[in-house]
Amino acid sequence: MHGTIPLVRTARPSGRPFAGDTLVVASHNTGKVREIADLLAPFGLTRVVSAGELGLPEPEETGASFAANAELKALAAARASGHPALADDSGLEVVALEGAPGIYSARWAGPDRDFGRAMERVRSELGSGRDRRANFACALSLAWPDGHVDTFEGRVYGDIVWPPRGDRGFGYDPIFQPDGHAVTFAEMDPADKHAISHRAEAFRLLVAACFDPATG
Ligand SMILES: O=P(O)(O)OP(=O)(O)OP(=O)(O)OC[C@H]1O[C@@H](n2cnc3c(O)ncnc32)[C@H](O)[C@@H]1O
Ligand SMILES: [Mg+2]
Repeated sequence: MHGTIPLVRTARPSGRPFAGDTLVVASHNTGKVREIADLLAPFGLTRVVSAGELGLPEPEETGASFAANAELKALAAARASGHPALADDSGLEVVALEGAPGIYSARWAGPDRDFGRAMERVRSELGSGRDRRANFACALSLAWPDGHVDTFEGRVYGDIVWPPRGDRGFGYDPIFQPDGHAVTFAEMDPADKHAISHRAEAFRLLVAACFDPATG
């Protein structure tokens, strides 16, 4: 197994490990790609490349759930590249907004990905309402060029705060304060975010199911 990606296919009868050398991270969001690279780092993958680096197109996110969108992004990248591909679909769900922006979290930032504007929209739609509860959700899908795909989900719960605080992280991190913490995700050390985040939880489930314990 040395020098190969320690991935195994969960639903494949043989459970044979993947013997190629490349895993594609099927995302065009640099903040996400950085976090996924951090999470993958301990697993000694030979080559991890992002969909952006490979010049792969960004598929339209036509799914009605995080899982459906993660699957379509992972499958598109696996089929186009010929390598296994890991996609992430994620977002912020605000209780008083009935789960919005949810799967529309990126779209609330507009075509120029202006998260100042997206966070301002969360604030204005919440108004003076007292229920500030929210969670981030993440679906991670690992797809193979032949169309096999496995999906795992994670969530982290907390509150919306205003004004935004911190300049680390990405997206909605400056207005999300996880339960049990006095700082927002954008004020946290990345390692502390990885200890509790929606993405890290989905990743733990992925590792348990899809990584070969002999090499993980
Ligand atoms: O689809 P890809 O190419 O991966 O990139 P994207 O930015 O469009 O990603 P999504 O479609 O999954 O949209 C999710 C949005 O939710 C937000 N989001 C997800 N995870 C987040 C996190 O850990 N911290 C802050 N915001 C997050 C972020 O703004 C993302 O743009
Ligand atoms: Mg997207």
